[in-house]
Amino acid sequence: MNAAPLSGLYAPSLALVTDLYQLTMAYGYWQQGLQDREAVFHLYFRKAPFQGGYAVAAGLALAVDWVENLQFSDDDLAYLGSLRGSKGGAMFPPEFLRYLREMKFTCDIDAMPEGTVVFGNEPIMRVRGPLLQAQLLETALLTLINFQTLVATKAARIREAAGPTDQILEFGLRRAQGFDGGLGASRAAYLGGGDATSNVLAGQRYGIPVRGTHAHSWVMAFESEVQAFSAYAQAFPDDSVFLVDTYDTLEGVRQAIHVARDMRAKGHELAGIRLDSGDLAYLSREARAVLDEAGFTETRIVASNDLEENLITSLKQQGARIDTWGVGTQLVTAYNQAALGGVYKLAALRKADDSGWDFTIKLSEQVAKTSIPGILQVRRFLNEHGKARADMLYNTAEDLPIHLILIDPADSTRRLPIRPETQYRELLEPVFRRGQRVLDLPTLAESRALAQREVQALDPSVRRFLNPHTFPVGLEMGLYEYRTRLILEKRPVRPA
Ligand SMILES: Nc1ncnc2c1ncn2[C@@H]1O[C@H](COP(=O)(O)OP(=O)(O)OP(=O)(O)O)[C@@H](O)[C@H]1O
Ligand SMILES: O=P(O)(O)OC[C@H]1O[C@H](OP(=O)(O)OP(=O)(O)O)[C@H](O)[C@@H]1O
Ligand SMILES: O=C(O)c1cccnc1
Repeated sequence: MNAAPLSGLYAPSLALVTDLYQLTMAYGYWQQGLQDREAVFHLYFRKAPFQGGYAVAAGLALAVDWVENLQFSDDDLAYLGSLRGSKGGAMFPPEFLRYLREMKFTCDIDAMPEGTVVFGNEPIMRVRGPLLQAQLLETALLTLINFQTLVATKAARIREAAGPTDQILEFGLRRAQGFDGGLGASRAAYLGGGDATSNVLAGQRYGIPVRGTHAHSWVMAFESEVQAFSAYAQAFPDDSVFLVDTYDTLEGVRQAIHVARDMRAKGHELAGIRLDSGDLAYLSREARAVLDEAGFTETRIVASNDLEENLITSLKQQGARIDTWGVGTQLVTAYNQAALGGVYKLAALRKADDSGWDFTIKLSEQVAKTSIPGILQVRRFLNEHGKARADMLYNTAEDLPIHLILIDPADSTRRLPIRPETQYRELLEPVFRRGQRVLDLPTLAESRALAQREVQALDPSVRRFLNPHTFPVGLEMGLYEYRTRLILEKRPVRPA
């Protein structure tokens, strides 16, 4: 299947997909002459979603498309010019709007490739460039990366439950958060491990295989199940999956077999049946037995009905004979976690006299929520089998010692020394340099394959759903010490 070209998804520009405060800050920076001060922001989440042990990074290709098309149109500027403050004055003066019109994107962006396994506090993306521009990217980057990463992670978990060979069909469009939510979810669901979608626009736009069965209405539109199934087989003799639960599931299976025999006499095979209600473990076992006994051993059993990873795991434990999982609502809405809490934090600012960097920090009552200063990179150390062993966050603006020690930012007594010969790879890759794209984006299918390799390479203890093991992510000792000093420096000390 050819992937449709992604470019142009957000053309003409969607520059106004932003929060007003990005534009008010941009105006303020411009007024203060700070617009070109070099800044570094990191985009990261703090805790993996679904109480899981990992996330699958996704959304970069959409972010690239949005950034490449970023331009304020005449209509955008006219609208911004029409905005009024509470005293009725223009919110943005014409000179600033002219500045926005002529602004050329010149940032550097580094990011984890889509499909990379990522853990809490690790930058998925790093933006470096003029303060005003880097600030203006915040909302759209978060919108795109948060949702894509959330749904890709949900899909990876569903893949984990279904196992490597079962088929996963994403059926969620009708239950999605609007058209764009549905479209984005179909993309992320495929990237994270789905096999196909029922969403035809996602098929056209992203080259995702489209698949499906038929609805109850089809059966109800005929006088009997046999008539309904026969008619469907006439339309799609080699691609029929009959929904058998409209009246009585096991009776429906028998009717499906009746029609399948006729099909076979004409040289066609029934592709599958679908179960959509009742006890899916029991019904699938019974259906399998009846189909096998009738000689339809290759006919697949599709199940749907509010499925998600825990239910799929349970059904497998109950000996369900389901080989294709139709998953809708729970996948596209990431049902048990409404959003990934990814944030975009300023981490470095060039000194006013250009003599170096000021590294910046956002304090929090909880150390875990305190941001990490520096111009960060994530180094993934590998064991002798090439599997991820531990990740290190470090400041690329400082030299690294030969003997590296990782410190758990949540518990500084937990330390992991790294042997100098340990293999590693750097997770953030250059995507833009001075506003020009320097990376050829992989196809969606390639990102999907990467996601599967990455998740498979994780230890099962990190992948499990219940109380997963925490993958070690540490700060390089120098960075840890610098951050601690900065916290102490910035935190007000009040005597008791
Ligand atoms: N063997 C099973 N073990 C655990 N959960 C199951 C099992 N079989 C089905 N389920 C799940 O139980 C939930 C309820 O299914 P059930 O068919 O009883 O209700 P329903 O969705 O209201 O049915 P209907 O569509 O007929 O109204 C669904 O999420 C379904 O996937
Ligand atoms: O359960 P989900 O994971 O959200 O999967 C999508 C659901 O959408 C359909 O139901 P619906 O009742 O809308 O239509 P139908 O007549 O095709 O069953 C389908 O039968 C699934 O149950
Ligand atoms: O093709 C299907 O079976 C399908 C499509 C959307 C929603 N539920 C089922």
